[in-house]
Amino acid sequence: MSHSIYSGPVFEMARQQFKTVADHLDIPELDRDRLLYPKRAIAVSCPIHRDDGRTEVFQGYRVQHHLTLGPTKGGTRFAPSVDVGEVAALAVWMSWKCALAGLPYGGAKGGITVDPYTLSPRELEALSRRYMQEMIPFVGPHTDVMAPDMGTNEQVMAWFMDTYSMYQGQTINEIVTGKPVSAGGTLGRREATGRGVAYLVGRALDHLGIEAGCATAIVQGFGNVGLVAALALTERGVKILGVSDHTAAYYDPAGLNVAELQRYAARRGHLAGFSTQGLIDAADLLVQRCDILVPAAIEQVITGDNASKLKCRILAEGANGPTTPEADLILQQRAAEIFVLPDILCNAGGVIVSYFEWVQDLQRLFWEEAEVFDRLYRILERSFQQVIARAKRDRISHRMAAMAIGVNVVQSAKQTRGLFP
Ligand SMILES: NC(=O)C1=CN([C@@H]2O[C@H](COP(=O)(O)OP(=O)(O)OC[C@H]3O[C@@H](n4cnc5c(N)ncnc54)[C@H](O)[C@@H]3O)[C@@H](O)[C@H]2O)C=CC1
Ligand SMILES: O=C(O)CCC(=O)C(=O)O
Repeated sequence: MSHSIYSGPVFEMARQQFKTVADHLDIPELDRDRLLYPKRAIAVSCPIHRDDGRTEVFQGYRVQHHLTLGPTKGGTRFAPSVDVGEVAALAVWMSWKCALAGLPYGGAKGGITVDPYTLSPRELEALSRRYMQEMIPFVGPHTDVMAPDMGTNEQVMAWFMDTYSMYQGQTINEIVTGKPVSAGGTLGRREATGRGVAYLVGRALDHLGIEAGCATAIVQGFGNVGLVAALALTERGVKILGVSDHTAAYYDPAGLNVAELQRYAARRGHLAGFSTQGLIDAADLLVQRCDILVPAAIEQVITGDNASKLKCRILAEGANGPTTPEADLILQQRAAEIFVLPDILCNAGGVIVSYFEWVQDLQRLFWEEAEVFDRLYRILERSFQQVIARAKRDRISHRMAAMAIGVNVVQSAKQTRGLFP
């Protein structure tokens, strides 16, 4: 495409990754734009009254990558970094992720350019409701189904669902996933991404012959994904040496008490001030020795600068896009030392259980928690086996293998339907 609205470092990263995989798969040049560029992008202005009486307008986006396999699916991010390029990259990654997991979805992502930590609860509700109100013409249970991502949570999903439902004159639970169970959500969605990360880390440990009870981990990000992953790893016997959020990073070679940190963060809303001991520079935390490193916050934290300094055995990508293509080249050279669980495999637990939530909402038939996790782990196990086998067969990295499987699924669906140029 000679000109597009999608730009910026994160979209550039998604584009470069796609080019590498398209070269590997020998996808003809003429077919590539059709696969990479999103079908639709929506930009909306969301005015709200601030608590001090001012009116402020926030910019919101939703990008729907492709509708070839079913509705689009993906989270909604409230963060200062949000722009159309970032959201588009995240939508593209959602497509490969859903395809790898065998879900009947294309990818989408949305967001608002706002620091949610600066909003009062009333302002957050007003902004969430206004965003969904603006999106009503463009989303639907069979068109595009939203979910949580960074800076949003179950409460925001409940407001989205309520706003959409009020406009339709009836309750439509299946319009978003990641809702509270009391508002039509599924058991297990809150923990799904983090527990999925821990399950796959367990499989990687098996692969490397490391006992979970002897393993150590460092987790960046202490939100839905990072905190739950840290707790689930602790349950498996892994010692957590380091954690961080946007306000502080802590490291203790003897191990941190994750439950205590969780209680503190629940009270204060952040980690800063937890202790004067164990404070470490956030960037240094990532290069401390550990068996498992879990980036579970923002994009592009494993870079050409620090990839050669990592001292972990497993890089478990809880976040979307934490590793730049420059870092990937270094990690490929270090493949015998570092086992990479690429994002579209590692953090797929969230969207898989979102799929279960959507299915349950459509059927009005709800499952026990054990059934949710049993089905989740079966899908993750299948994807894990597929990625390992494909990487071995084609002598490629785990990321390339995961992406190749996902891109193949979307490409062949487009070809079969006859929509391919
Ligand atoms: N929530 C979900 O189900 C899924 C989330 N993800 C990805 O996981 C990542 C985290 O998302 P959530 O946990 O849902 O978000 P969240 O909003 O619940 O938590 C984000 C955490 O990251 C921390 N953080 C932000 N900037 C940071 C920085 N520069 N350094 C260290 N920590 C920082 C925040 O303080 C917070 O603890 C994102 O990349 C998201 O796209 C991926 C799949 C599903
Ligand atoms: O649960 C979902 O639908 C999407 C979760 C998400 O945004 C992601 O996997 O990055």
